[in-house]
Order: sequence, then C-alpha cells, then structure tokens
Amino acid sequence: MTSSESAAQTVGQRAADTALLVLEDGTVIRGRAYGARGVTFGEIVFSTGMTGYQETLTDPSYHRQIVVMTAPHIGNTGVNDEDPESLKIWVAGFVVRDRARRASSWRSRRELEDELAAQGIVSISDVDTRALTRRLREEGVMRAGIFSGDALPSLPGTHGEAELLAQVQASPQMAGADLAREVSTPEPYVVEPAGEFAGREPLATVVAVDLGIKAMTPQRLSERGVRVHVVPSRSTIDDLTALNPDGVFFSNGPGDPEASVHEVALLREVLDAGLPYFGICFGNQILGRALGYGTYKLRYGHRGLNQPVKDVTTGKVEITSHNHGFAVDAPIDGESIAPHDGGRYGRVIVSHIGLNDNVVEGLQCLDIPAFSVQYHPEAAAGPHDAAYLFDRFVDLITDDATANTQKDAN
Ligand SMILES: NC(=O)CC[C@H](N)C(=O)O
Repeated sequence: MTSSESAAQTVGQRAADTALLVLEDGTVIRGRAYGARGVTFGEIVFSTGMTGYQETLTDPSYHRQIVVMTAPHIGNTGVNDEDPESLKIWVAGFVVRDRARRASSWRSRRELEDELAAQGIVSISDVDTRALTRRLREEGVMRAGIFSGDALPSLPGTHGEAELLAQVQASPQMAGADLAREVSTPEPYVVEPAGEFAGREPLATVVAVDLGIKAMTPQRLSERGVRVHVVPSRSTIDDLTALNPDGVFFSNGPGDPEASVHEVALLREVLDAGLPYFGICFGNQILGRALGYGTYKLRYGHRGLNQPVKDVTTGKVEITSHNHGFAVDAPIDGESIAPHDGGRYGRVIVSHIGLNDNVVEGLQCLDIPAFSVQYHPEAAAGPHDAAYLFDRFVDLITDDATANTQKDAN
C-alpha cells in the first residue's frame, strides 16, 4: 500500500465513523459513531449518575429517550449479566464523552460498545457532554436524532444538516405519549419470596402492575417475604382481584402520565376496592392523577443518583435515585383534600419534597391506605437511603391497614 493509499483509507475510515447529533433547536454536534450505525430519534435527556450505566440503559422508563451521561468516561466496567434492570436496552440512543477503550471488571462479560451494537442502539461518543447538558438545562429537554453510517446526509454542510433537522422536527413528542403498554410484560409472571424467606409461605401477596418495571423492584419485595405477581399494564380490576392480593403496586414507566387513562381508571378501582397501594415514579404520577391532581412536564427533569429529598413525615433527608421528566402538581404545604369526585379519597399530604427545586416527590393519603414516591427506593443504581419505603408497604399490607395509615400520618 502506498502512503497516499493509506492516507485515503484513514480519511475514509474517519468519515465513515462520523456521527451527528441534531437537536430540535437546530444545534448540530459532530462526534464519533458509537454502538450501532444508522438513525434514531428520541427526547434527549441527561443523567448525572456517576455509576450505573447498565441499569440506566436497561430501565424501560427511558423508552424513546436519548440519554446523555454527564459522567465523562463510560464503559469502563463493560457489561455484566447481573446489573440489567430488564431483558434489553431500552434507551433510544446513548451520548457519551469518552468511550472506554477496554472494559476492566471481574464481572464484565462483554464490551459496552459491542452490546450497544448487538442491540441496535445508535449512539455517539466524543461529544462535549458538559456543554450539551448546560444547553438542555437552560433550554429544556427536546427532541433529537443521532445519525451515522448510511443515515448521514447525502449533501455536505448545512444543506445536509437541514435535511436531518427536518426529520428531528417531524419525530414524535414525549408530551402526550402513552408508552407503558409498549414496554409492559405481555404475560403475567410470579416472583417468589427470596433470601431468608426462600421456600417459605409468603408473608403477603402483591400484584405489581408493570408499566415498565425495573427487575429490582419485585426483588426488594420478595426479599421481604412477599410473593409478587407482575401483571401487564392493560390488566383489569378483575385480573388483579382474582389474584387475591394484600396490596397493589404500580411501577415506574415511560411516557406522559396524562396519557395513561387506562392506568388512572384502574388505580381508582383499586382504591375503591380498599386495597392498600404503593407506587414508584410513574406509579406516583398515576396516584396523583387518580386523586385528581394534575401532572406537568419539568423543564429538564431529575435523572441521577444523588438527589436530596426530604421525608416531611420524619424530617429526614435522603439521598435518592431519580429518573423523571414529569411531576405531580399538588400543594406542598400541609394537607389538601384530593380533588377527584368531590374529595372522595379524603386528605392527602405531599410526604416527600425534592430539595433542589421543591418538586413533589411523594404522596401519602391520610384516609385510605395509599402512598407513593416519585423517586427510586429500589436503588438500581443508587443509594439505599429510601429502602424503608418497602418496609412501610410490607407493614401496611401485613398489619391492620387503617391503623398503619394513621401511624404513618403522625
Ligand atoms: N421512571 C419513571 O417512572 C418516569 C415516569 C415518567 N415517564 C416521567 O418521565 O416522569
């Protein structure tokens, strides 16, 4: 090979390796193709978690979102078989600063880049993720597209970019998206008591409605002696009561809670049946809506592992794991009467408040056995400060429900 041939090849390889990240506001960022080549669209959001990229990638709540990691070096510990939160990667695309050149961990089975490619996740590296995050923080999250390989524009320069921007601007919005059904399990399954409770009679039975459930959630209940029936999001109240549950749980999940008409109606039937209820994240927003409060879209949301939250019932501050772009609109000072149907569900307090921005992070009903949090006590990834919430739920479904609601309220 002559030196000019090898130079041409290097240039060709470099060109073939280009990826473009195009934001809805017209920003175009050039980086290197990472993972699969092609095109993807989604709402671009940032996560500040310094660890846990595998849990992030496999969290079904990220369905239709392109995730930017603010941690600058991604892939260092490769991909293992223990940390996934579901059976596949759900993010629509992945944006990183530096990709690890080689994974190093005793648990690693594969390189992250190979995994992204194998699962068809179009991604981009060598992006100034600090500048990008600042832009999203100021302007708010927006639609974006990642383009590489054959999806790069046929025309050079700004003409080509305009073509890509038009595609981004034609892609679906997150506001109004009803997505739980796209990620929910098609069939019910059971998670039996585990750990010290393995093989024993369950202390209680919970039906968990899967709106995009993370694997760690039923596990946190099963390790407390609970049998968990995980059921599809489209289940009816009869499907739930047929399992004779002591309590009902609604999981985290993707999309806009305002579009979750079926889930809100189902939860009202659960509350009307007097079944104790616990919800996480999407499950908090569904409770908020079932009680008659509104939900709204945050400018850039909360995604990361070190968000301070105050439990107003104990005064304690917890450091918690978050992933939400919407929030419940309920009064944060003192009790209010749940607005739905003339106050039929009684009094409610906002039990948890985000200390960065006073966003509602938890709801506690005072007259019915129902509570929920907007953040992630299952902590995968993240700190375990909020694990007590699973104990509260198990107490609620194993003791006298009314006594417990009163106890939590005091
Ligand atoms: N993790 C979740 O359950 C997210 C809930 C909802 N999709 C939001 O973005 O706010």
